[in-house]
Amino acid sequence: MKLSYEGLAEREQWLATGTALPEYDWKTMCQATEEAPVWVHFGAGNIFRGFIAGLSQRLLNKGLSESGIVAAETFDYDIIDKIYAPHDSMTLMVSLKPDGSTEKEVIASIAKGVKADSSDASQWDVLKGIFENPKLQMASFTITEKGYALEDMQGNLMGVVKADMEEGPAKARHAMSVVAALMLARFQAGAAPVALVSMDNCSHNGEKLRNSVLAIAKAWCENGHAPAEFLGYLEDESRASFPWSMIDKITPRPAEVIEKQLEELGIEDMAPVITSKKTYIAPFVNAEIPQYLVVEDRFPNGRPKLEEAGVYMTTRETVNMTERMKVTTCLNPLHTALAVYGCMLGYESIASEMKDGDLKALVEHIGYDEGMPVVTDPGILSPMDFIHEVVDQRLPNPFIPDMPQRIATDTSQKIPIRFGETIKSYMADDALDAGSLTYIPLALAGWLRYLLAVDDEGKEMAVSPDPMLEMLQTALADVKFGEPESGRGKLHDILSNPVLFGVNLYEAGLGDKVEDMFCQMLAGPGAVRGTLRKYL
Ligand SMILES: NC(=O)c1ccc[n+]([C@@H]2O[C@H](COP(=O)([O-])OP(=O)(O)OC[C@H]3O[C@@H](n4cnc5c(N)ncnc54)[C@H](O)[C@@H]3O)[C@@H](O)[C@H]2O)c1
Ligand SMILES: O=P(O)(O)OC[C@@H](O)[C@@H](O)[C@H](O)[C@H](O)CO
Repeated sequence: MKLSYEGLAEREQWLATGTALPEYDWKTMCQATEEAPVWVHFGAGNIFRGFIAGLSQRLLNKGLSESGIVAAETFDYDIIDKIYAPHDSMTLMVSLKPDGSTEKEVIASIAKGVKADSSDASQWDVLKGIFENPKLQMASFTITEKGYALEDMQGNLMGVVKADMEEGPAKARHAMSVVAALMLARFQAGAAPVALVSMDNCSHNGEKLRNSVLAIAKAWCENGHAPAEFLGYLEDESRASFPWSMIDKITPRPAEVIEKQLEELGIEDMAPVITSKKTYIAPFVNAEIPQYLVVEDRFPNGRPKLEEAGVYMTTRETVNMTERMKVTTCLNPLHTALAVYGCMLGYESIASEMKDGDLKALVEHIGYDEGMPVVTDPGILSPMDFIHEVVDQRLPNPFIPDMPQRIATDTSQKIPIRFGETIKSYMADDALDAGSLTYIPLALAGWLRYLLAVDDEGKEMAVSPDPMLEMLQTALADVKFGEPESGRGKLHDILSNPVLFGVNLYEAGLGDKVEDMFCQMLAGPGAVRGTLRKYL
């Protein structure tokens, strides 16, 4: 059995494997999408294929939409060539239940995958045509936190961004310039309204997307690449809206054990690839069953009936509260703490880390004791129920093949959101004392110790990719494992940098505490574990 339009003709065989199939014809859907391209998604990776495309499939199955989604990739073209093209953009979704069984479904709601490459007219013209089409209602995004960043750690514009600003839309390379260029095409073709919806784990993700697109557009207006009215179009929320959202579904990298299960069922060519840009991707996606998507209902050109697919459509305020609940308290900070300590303590599975009493206690203290006091109940989801589900069911699920090494990717981009927001809330509240925090600083010190690329036994350890890795490792170059005093006085520039932590940690009363914890973790083999135990 092959995962493709022709392959699905072997319907009985597919059904015999327990796989649910789309209840519509893929080619008919592709035709409808060509005529009415309602939805484009940027970032053709795993969460999109396993969650967002699944929402579109629900609407297609129920007859609530006729068009599917066009996937656009600005960064890693291998995804399109190696995963989308051979499988007619279809995904085999494997949902992992806590009892070890799986649910399987072929998701066929993606009409095509396109490279958002301004230097390749055959691909660019397709996307441009879609943005020029007044029927386009929404473009959504899962391009990782770093996809939105225009500046480096010193707050300077990145080289590619500077070049894009100078050279204009015809040569757009950075994801934000690509979006600005396509929006300029839409503006010039009649300025129809549209919603641009970030679905990444960033605080105020809609605002982040808006600010970055506007910064590019402003530079183009100033440099004569776009008329001044273009800025007015982007700034008018009744024409170009940037709804905020909260998304949640633990979607690990594709696991070998799942590949084997699928091949044993006779499903061919399921092997994962690691692309040259380090995307871990396969024709299948494996993920947990729980999923939450909360979206600000601000769509000036209409939208698919997302609420019929289980999406919470609500106000910006409610999105903000659910996002703070998940990303700054109940899930993602716990994930990052497990990521850095898990790597140093030799773990390759989040579920096994949750069996380690010290690590379980660490995340419980971070979530329940330090995060919860500054969380507001959003009303639509209870923070206490949510964190219980995360700590007691989702993270310990042994059948979710999630690895600390995946979560440790790009940690520098996540720290200000996952921990900095809570520290800021303590600083803003006269009744609370940020300096009294213990477990959040322990997570921050653990991250800095992790950056040394030496595990708790003193052995060399691989560190996951991070855009700031080189700069941070250079700053820590004189710190030596086995020499706790070598850490003294080396962290000041790092700990005082609000780009890294959201705040100056010395102003929060936490700089010296983090330095102390970090130095203790340098003492020698077992010092990371020992420091954890000392504070827990
Ligand atoms: N995987 C999850 O559990 C999960 C859950 C909720 C939210 N998310 C959000 O979705 C994002 C993507 O997760 P994923 O599982 O799809 O990861 P993935 O590695 O499968 O895909 C990442 C996607 O982002 C693109 N990308 C990476 N760096 C980029 C850059 N600098 N500019 C533009 N595009 C870039 C890649 O090309 C790819 O399309 C996460 O960073 C997070 O914000 C993920
Ligand atoms: O996807 P990232 O890289 O922003 O973060 C890694 C994980 O914490 C994240 O993917 C979670 O699995 C997800 O946020 C759960 O909804």
